[in-house]
Amino acid sequence: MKTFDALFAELSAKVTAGDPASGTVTAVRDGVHAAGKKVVEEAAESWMAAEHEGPERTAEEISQLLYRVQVLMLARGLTLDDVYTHL
Ligand SMILES: N=c1c2ncn([C@@H]3O[C@H](COP(=O)(O)OP(=O)(O)OP(=O)(O)O)[C@@H](O)[C@H]3O)c2ncn1[C@@H]1O[C@H](COP(=O)(O)O)[C@@H](O)[C@H]1O
Repeated sequence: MKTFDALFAELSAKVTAGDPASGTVTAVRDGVHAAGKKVVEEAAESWMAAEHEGPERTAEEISQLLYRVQVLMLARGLTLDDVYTHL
């Protein structure tokens, strides 16, 4: 099972390598504005799923939200430590 840290390491490597098959590379190249909009979209879908759908659907939406947060971090040049220092 993939963890938040493991996913970030995977995505960072793909971005550094410029992997042409990676949707993440494209998403990061699209920039902070587009990445931020996806975070808001998945946050709203997570909220709606939590209110109106089952736990499995909610977990799926939250996984997409976590992914989109990582894309935003990469687009903005942030590391996990940059964020964890505030936890
Ligand atoms: N966890 C994710 C992940 N979650 C979402 N997505 C992308 O986001 C898309 C879904 O977003 P949409 O806005 O289309 O979703 P939606 O219309 O809101 O759909 P629902 O929320 O209704 O399901 C998917 O088709 C993927 O392109 C993800 N893409 C990649 N990952 C992880 O990132 C890794 C690297 O991916 P690549 O960079 O593509 O190699 C993968 O192995 C996965 O582990």
